Amino acid sequence: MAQLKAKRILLTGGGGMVGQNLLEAAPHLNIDHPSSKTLDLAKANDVQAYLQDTKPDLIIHAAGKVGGIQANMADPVGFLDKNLAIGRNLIMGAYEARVPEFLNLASTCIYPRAADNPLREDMVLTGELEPTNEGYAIAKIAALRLCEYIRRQRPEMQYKTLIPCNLYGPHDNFHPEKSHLLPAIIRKVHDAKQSGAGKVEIWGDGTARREFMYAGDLASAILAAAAQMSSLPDLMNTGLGHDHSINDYYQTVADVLGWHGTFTHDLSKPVGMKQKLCSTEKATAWGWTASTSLTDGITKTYDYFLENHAS
Ligand SMILES: NC(=O)c1ccc[n+]([C@@H]2O[C@H](COP(=O)([O-])OP(=O)(O)OC[C@H]3O[C@@H](n4cnc5c(N)ncnc54)[C@H](OP(=O)(O)O)[C@@H]3O)[C@@H](O)[C@H]2O)c1
Ligand SMILES: C[C@@H]1O[C@H](OP(=O)(O)OP(=O)(O)OC[C@H]2O[C@@H](n3cnc4c(=O)[nH]c(N)nc43)[C@H](O)[C@@H]2O)[C@@H](O)[C@H](O)[C@@H]1O
Repeated sequence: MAQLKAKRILLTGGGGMVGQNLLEAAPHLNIDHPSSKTLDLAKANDVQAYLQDTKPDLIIHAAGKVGGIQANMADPVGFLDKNLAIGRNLIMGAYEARVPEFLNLASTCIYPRAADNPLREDMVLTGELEPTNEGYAIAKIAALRLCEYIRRQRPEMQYKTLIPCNLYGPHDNFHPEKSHLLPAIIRKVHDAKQSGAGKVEIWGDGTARREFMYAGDLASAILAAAAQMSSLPDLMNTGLGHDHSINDYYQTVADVLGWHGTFTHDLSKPVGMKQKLCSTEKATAWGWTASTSLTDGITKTYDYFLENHAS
């Protein structure tokens, strides 16, 4: 960690869930984290000027247009356009300003929808993408490939990508139309508990499987990577290595929140990929594993929800 203290670090997306969990995990580091009002990454000229002016040693890129399955289906144009612009502007701006290190964040949604699980880093672009988040996935793939091309043309530039599985935790987005699965469950079960409702609705038949990792664990992976960029693989999954069914996630949240109702299934709702479990082989070999259990993570997230979102 001592090496990190000496680095001038630019964090994008510092106001978001990943960014906030990272800043809380590293209060002693010199991290510049401009909001989108200070630095709109969609504006290439502003990005170039900012990077030429501040000359960071390392960029941690956690900004993006992010949302769950419903948000992605509602606005594929926005998810492709915004994430493509943000990724291209920042990576090319860093490259032209000769920023030596760049830690990019992708997502397990970049993997082919029918690929064998667990998903390995060499499976990228080997098959059709999941239609519900194709736009977002294309933007993420373009960014990670741009980092890989820069590595090939200038091997001294450490431009590398972590591929996180689904995430949840404090500072998540709990908006019913935009949120990912776990914050949606927390809100729905909390509301049922408050109102005395005996039923909560699950989208789909609940047999799809997801791998949700606590955002604080991703923060630890990012800090480990930032401290040893040269040894980090160019592409590395960061996940748990195990998953749960949608139904199991609902039951676990009900147990943690102490709600004893029953579940109904709305089969008209979208379900997305049947499974997207990532391989943790590379990360384990490199020396990182996640540590937060699902019940501990849900408990901490619910505490945050009660303090910041509960009506
Ligand atoms: N959440 C997940 O399940 C998940 C899973 C895998 C990978 N990831 C990746 O992890 C990263 C962070 O995700 P998150 O969940 O933390 O997202 P989030 O909570 O929605 O935060 C996104 C951040 O991006 C910033 N941003 C958006 N547009 C911007 C722009 N034009 N200029 C500057 N900043 C902009 C926002 O800044 P302002 O608030 O200042 O507007 C916000 O702080 C993303 O790259 C995402 O793809 C997330
Ligand atoms: C990591 C993220 O994964 C995202 O895919 P994805 O896991 O399907 O997105 P999520 O919205 O986190 O999970 C969706 C899964 O949970 C089920 N589900 C059940 N009840 C609910 C609910 O109330 N709300 C929500 N949101 N889902 C629900 C849904 O049918 C689907 O199988 C991508 O769209 C993003 O771009 C990103 O890549």
